[in-house]
Amino acid sequence: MSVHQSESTTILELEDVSLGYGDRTILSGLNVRVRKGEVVALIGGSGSGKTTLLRAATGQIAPQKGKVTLYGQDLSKVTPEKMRLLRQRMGVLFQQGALFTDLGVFDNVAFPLRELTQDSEALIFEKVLSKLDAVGLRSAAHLKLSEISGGMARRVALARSIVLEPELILYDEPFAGLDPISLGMTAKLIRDTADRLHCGSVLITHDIEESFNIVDYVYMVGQGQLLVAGTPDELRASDNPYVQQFLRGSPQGPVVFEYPETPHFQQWYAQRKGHLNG
Ligand SMILES: Nc1ncnc2c1ncn2[C@@H]1O[C@H](COP(=O)(O)OP(=O)(O)OP(=O)(O)O)[C@@H](O)[C@H]1O
Repeated sequence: MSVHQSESTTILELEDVSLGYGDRTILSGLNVRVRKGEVVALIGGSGSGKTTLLRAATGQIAPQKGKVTLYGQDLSKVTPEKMRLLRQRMGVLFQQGALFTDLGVFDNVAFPLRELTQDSEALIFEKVLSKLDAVGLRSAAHLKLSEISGGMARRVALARSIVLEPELILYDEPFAGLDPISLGMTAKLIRDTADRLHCGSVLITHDIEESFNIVDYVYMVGQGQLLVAGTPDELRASDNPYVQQFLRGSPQGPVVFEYPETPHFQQWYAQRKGHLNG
């Protein structure tokens, strides 16, 4: 049985989930499953709802419909305290790495260990240097954040998100702003981390080429729904026009570039127009 077929190893599951903000629904009919050791890519156009899906997985937003299950727990039923404990088993790398600017490289990576574990400083020293080594920044441990580049800062953020060796890691565009070498290294690191920790990984990315080399499964969202799901090979072979446009990076096709017009926009527009004319 392949990793993707076995039921018992599920870490994160969304069943017939609808997500949105207020009365606006962004995505509906979502069925997503992430298993131990599996690296899953979540792809889709700008504003299609990928980050929103990550927010639902971390319990930051509740689904409008359907069920989100994390480590076997229905998130609609967990208390805030329990949610806090579940989040500790999860590593998140957000689009803006959100490093603490008043802490240096070493202390940024050490932060989760000092906050959430009883580890001794000697053990923290070993763990932090080993994670910095994994991202190629062992010898940058002593630097201040003002002394490193944007791409290096992203690698520090990556080291910090894996320092607790979590069971699920969510990466929001981990390749953004990286040069081709760091990009290849980061992709390899994501794959190696999943293999070594046997954790589930979800990767939001626009980088089809790099991600298809390392992921086991791909979910593509667009037009308010899950458009396709399959292995990278299955997606490459798909004749779905949306998929093909995305894979070719073509500006022509069904993937919409324009933000959709909503009643809120129309209201705002009419008011502004009214002011200007009145
Ligand atoms: N806090 C919020 N309140 C209201 N609407 C939001 C909020 N966050 C996101 N949205 C809307 O939800 C939609 C999906 O946004 P989301 O950030 O999930 O997209 P995305 O696929 O991650 O986009 P990108 O690839 O550009 O980062 C967008 O139309 C956005 O305007």
